[in-house]
Amino acid sequence: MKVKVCGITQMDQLTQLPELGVNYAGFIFYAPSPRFVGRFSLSGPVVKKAKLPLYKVGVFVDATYEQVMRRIEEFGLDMVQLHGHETPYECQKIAAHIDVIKAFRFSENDHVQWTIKDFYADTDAFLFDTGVPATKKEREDKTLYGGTGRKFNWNRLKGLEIRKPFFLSGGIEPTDVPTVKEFMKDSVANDMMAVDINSRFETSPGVKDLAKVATFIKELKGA
Ligand SMILES: O=C(O)c1ccccc1NCC(=O)[C@H](O)[C@H](O)COP(=O)(O)O
Repeated sequence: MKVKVCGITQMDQLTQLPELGVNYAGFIFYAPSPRFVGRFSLSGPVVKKAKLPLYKVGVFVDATYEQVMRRIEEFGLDMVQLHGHETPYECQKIAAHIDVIKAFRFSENDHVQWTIKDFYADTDAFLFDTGVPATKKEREDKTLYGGTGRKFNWNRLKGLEIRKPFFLSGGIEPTDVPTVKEFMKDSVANDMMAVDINSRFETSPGVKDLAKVATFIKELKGA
């Protein structure tokens, strides 16, 4: 099982990720997020130049094609994660240049397969995250698009045939290894390519607790 650490903002932490067994590093290009790279001194050209054995994933929320392309070039991104209300057509335009992960944020009553069905042709992977809750105030809170630390009910994925590689995400925390391993026994996990961790492994937004990340990966990848 591979691991993605999302919300990286520190160059020294980025360079340590491969030796911890991290396969994907996520960079948030969404200004309202407390993990927005623009709030930190992370330099695109320095990230681009660093030859690291991991995939650099740019995370966007309803960004324009031009904004995404600019960040791909600036940071030398390997993949793009579209985390907003992007349409299949918008995914397709970007997927002509780079691998696209379409993120879906599930609330309790959303129908998983109905939600994802139109995105198969124009994306390379899916990411299943926790949805914005139903109250109007919470829906309007732009910081709730991702990195919320909230879990959705993964059991709703069990038994489904996704038929596309997916990332399992949403509030995964250091003590979740047994739950993730249990989930991996289900047939749906045949398509699971990685576990995505973020806010539950931080000392402050954008700053990861690498000791917690290391322990989680050791336990997850261990027998
Ligand atoms: O992390 C953010 O601040 C963020 C903001 C806006 C859109 C997406 C964002 N994160 C994307 C991720 O892939 C997160 O890892 C995912 O939402 C899970 O985060 P968490 O619930 O903290 O584990």
